[in-house]
Amino acid sequence: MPPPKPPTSESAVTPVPVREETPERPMSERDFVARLRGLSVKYWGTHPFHLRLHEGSLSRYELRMWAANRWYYQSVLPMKDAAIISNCPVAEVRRQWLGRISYHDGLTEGEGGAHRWLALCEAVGLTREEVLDERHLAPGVRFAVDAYVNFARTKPWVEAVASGLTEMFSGHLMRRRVGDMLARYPWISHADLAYFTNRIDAVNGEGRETLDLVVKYARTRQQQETAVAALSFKCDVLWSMLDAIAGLRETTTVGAAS
Ligand SMILES: O=C(O)c1cc(C(=O)O)c2c(n1)C(=O)C(=O)c1cc(C(=O)O)[nH]c1-2
Repeated sequence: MPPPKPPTSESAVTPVPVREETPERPMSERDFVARLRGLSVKYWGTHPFHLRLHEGSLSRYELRMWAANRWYYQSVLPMKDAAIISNCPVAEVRRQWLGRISYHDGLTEGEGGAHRWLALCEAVGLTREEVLDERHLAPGVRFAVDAYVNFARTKPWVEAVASGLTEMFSGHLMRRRVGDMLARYPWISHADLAYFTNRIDAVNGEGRETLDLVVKYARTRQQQETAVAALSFKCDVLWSMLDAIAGLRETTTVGAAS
């Protein structure tokens, strides 16, 4: 038998063929929805500041800061939703999404979700002026909320829609909030909480609609994974807002009365 041939220079440099990566199969609808719902553990319902809000241990100052800072979130939602619409080529989705803008802005001045949030701010002792001039706004809240709007402006529309899926978790929390706030802060009336009482059914409906859209349009495994990541990002946005609000101290806030 002849001795084995020494390797030629050609065979020495021929790369080992790389096996083509096969894309991971999409999750079943059931598994995908379970992954999304599983993120409820990161939702701000269990943030220590919310737990204190619900157990009735926030001072009037803390309640005012919560309302004034959340105003910033409420006030940018229509811009976030308009960004989603501007990035979406599907007429059916744009039509469906449009109602969110008019819900918050109202169809005329003096109505809509934003107006009801301002009424809540006044009920907890803030003037409209000190809410609108953002003097109480914590830098961390501004960063977190701006990051949310920027996400909607720059990411593919399905991801931006998926980031709004926190609404799936919020109906239940809002319902509890109304009961707990009425029981624990007797100076707050049912009418003062109109933002939440009006929002509960709307948010439950929107949460279901949004989930249907995400399941329909996130088809590949990659799209499903980015949708899960988008919802996780949004949970971080909300959590960071409450971290920043919890860090506010009465002495450091301009214009805070006792
Ligand atoms: O009171 C709450 O706990 C709560 C949570 C969330 C949420 O989870 O993002 C929203 C709202 N409220 C809300 O009122 C609202 O309009 C809303 C819009 C969105 C969104 O991401 O588009 N989230 C929420």
